[in-house]
Amino acid sequence: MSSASVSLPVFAVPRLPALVQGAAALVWLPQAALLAWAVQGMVEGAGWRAALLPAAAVLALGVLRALAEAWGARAMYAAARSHLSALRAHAVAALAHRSPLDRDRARSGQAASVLAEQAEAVVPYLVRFQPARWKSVLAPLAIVAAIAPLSWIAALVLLVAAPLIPVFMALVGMGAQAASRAHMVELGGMNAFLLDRLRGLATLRALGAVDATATRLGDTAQSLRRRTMAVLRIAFLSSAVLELFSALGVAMVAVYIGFSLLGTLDFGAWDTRLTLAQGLFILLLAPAFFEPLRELAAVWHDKAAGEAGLAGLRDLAAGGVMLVGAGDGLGLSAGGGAGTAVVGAGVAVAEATEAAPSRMPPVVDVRNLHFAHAGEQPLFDDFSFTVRPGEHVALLGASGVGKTTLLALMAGLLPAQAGEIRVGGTILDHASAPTLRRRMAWMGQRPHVFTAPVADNITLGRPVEAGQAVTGALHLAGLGAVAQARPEVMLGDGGHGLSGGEAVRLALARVAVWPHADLLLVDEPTAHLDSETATRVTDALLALARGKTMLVATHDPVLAARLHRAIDLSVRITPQRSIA
Ligand SMILES: Nc1ncnc2c1ncn2[C@@H]1O[C@H](COP(=O)(O)OP(=O)(O)OP(=O)(O)O)[C@@H](O)[C@H]1O
Repeated sequence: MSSASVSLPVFAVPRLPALVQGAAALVWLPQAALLAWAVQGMVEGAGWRAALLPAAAVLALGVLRALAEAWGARAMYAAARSHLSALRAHAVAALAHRSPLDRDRARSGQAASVLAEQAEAVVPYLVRFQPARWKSVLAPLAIVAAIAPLSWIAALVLLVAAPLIPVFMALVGMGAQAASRAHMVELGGMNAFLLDRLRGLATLRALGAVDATATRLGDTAQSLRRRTMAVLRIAFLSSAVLELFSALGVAMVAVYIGFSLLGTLDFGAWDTRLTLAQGLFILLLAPAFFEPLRELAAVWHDKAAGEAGLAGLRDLAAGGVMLVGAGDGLGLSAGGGAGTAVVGAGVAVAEATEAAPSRMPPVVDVRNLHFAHAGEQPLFDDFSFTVRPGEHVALLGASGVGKTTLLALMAGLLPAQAGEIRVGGTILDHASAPTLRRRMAWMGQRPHVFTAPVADNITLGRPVEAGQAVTGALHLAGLGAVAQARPEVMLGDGGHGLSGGEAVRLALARVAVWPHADLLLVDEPTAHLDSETATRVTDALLALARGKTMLVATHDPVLAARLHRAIDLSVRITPQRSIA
C-alpha cells in the first residue's frame, strides 16, 4: 500500500499589514499625551481655546488609526481567505487522490463538515489571532517604555500584572484546544451520521427503525451540546482571568496616581512628584496597556477553534491508500491537472481532451500479481493472465473472491504489492497511470446517480458535446425510448425517477459518451436485474464494447456466456474456456 504523509501549506503572515496594525495600536501614545497636555493647559487657566489644537490632532490621529486598522484588517482577511482556499484545495485534492476502495477514507458527511464548516474557523484565527499576538508584545512594551521615565512604580505595577495574564491564558488555552478539537470531531461525526441515515431513510422507514435512529441522533446532539458548553466554559473562564488581572493592574495604577496627585504618596516618580499631565498620561495609558492582552484573550478561542480546524483539514489530507499515479508525498496540483483521475459516479475516467486516437484496443497482461487488503489474507498471490486486444472476458468466482479488487488493480485504483500489470504494452505505474487511465472506463457496482438532469448525469462535466453525444450514448445504452431518460429530465436524489435497470444503463451511457476509452472495466452490470432487463443491459454493453477490450466481473452465467472467455478466480486457472 502506498501512503503519503501530508503537510499543509503554511500561512505566510503578510508583513506590511501586520506592521501597520501593530503601529496603529501605538497611535494612542501621542493621543494620550495630547489629551493630558490639553487638560493641564486648561487647569492652568489657558482656557478652552488652548485645547482646540490638541483636540484636532487627537481627532486626526484617531482617523489615521482607524484607517490603518481597517486597511491592515482587510489585507489580512484577503490573505487569510486565499490561504484557506489553498488549504481546502489541498485537502480536496488529497481526498480525490485516495483510493475509492480505501476503507479508512473520511466519511462523506465528516469530510463535508470539515471542508465547509470547520475550516471556516481558520480565517478568524489567522486574521485576528496572529496580529493580536504581535500587538500584545509590541504595544505593552512601548507603553511601559513611555511610562517608566515618569514613574517607575507605575511601570513596575504593569510589568508585574502583565505576565500573569499569558501564564493563566496558556494554562486555560491547553484545555481550550483539546475541547475545541473534541467539539469539532463530534460535529463531524454527527454530520456523517446524519448524512448516512438520510441516505438510508427509506430503508429505516421500511424496517420501522426511524425512532431508534432519531433517539441515537438525539443522544449525539446532546453530546455535542455538552462539548459546545465545555468550549464556552473555557472561553468564559479565560476572559474572566484576564479581566480580573487587568482590572487589578489598572486599579493599582489609578490608586497610586490619585494619592500621588493628592500629595499623600511622594515616592515612585523619578523627580519630586507627578504633575497632573504626567499622572493623566499614565492613567490614560494603563488601560491601553491591557487592551492588546484583552484582545488576545478575546481571540484565544479563535486560536483553539482555528487550530482544531487546521487539524481536521490535515487529518483529511493525511495518509491512506492512494490511487496509482496520484503522486506520493502529495505532488498534487490543487486544480487536478493532467494526472488527476476523476473518480466517482460509478465511472472513473481520466481527463482527456484530445480526439479519440485510431488505435488497436489494448492487450492486458497481468504477471505474478500479489495483493492483500490491509490486515487480510492475500487475494492474489503470483497470479497471471492475459487478455487479447478486443477480447471480452468474464471474471467469475464466488462472492468475495476478489473480482472487484482485480478490476480496481487494473484501473490503478489500488496499488499492487508485487507483480506487474501491462496495458497495451505499458506497465501501469505512477508515471504511466494517468495516461493509461485515459483509455479506460470503469463502471462500478453501485453507480451513483446525481441530483441533476440526465444529460449532466451522463457528461459529468467532461468535455463532450452535450447534444449529439448524449443522445447517441442514450441510444447505445438502450435508453433511447425511455421517457424518464430524456436528456433534460431532472433526476431525484440517488436516481429517483429511474428504475434499477435504467440506472445501470445510465451508467453505461456515461461510458458510451467517452469515446477515448478502449478498455472497459465493468463490475456486475446485471446484478439484481430481472432476466429481461439483464438481457437489455447485456445487449447495450456488448454494443458499447464492440472493438474494445473488456473485463466484466459477474455472477450472471447468461452474460458470461455471451463474452469471449471466462476466468474463474475461485480456481485461478486461466484460461478456462475460450469462445473466440
Ligand atoms: N476496500 C476494502 N478494504 C479491505 N478489504 C476489502 C475491501 N474491499 C473488499 N475487501 C475484501 O476483499 C475481498 C474481495 O472483495 P471483492 O469486492 O473484490 O470481491 P468480489 O469477488 O468482487 O465479491 P462480489 O462478487 O460479492 O462483489 C472480500 O473478502 C472483501 O471483504
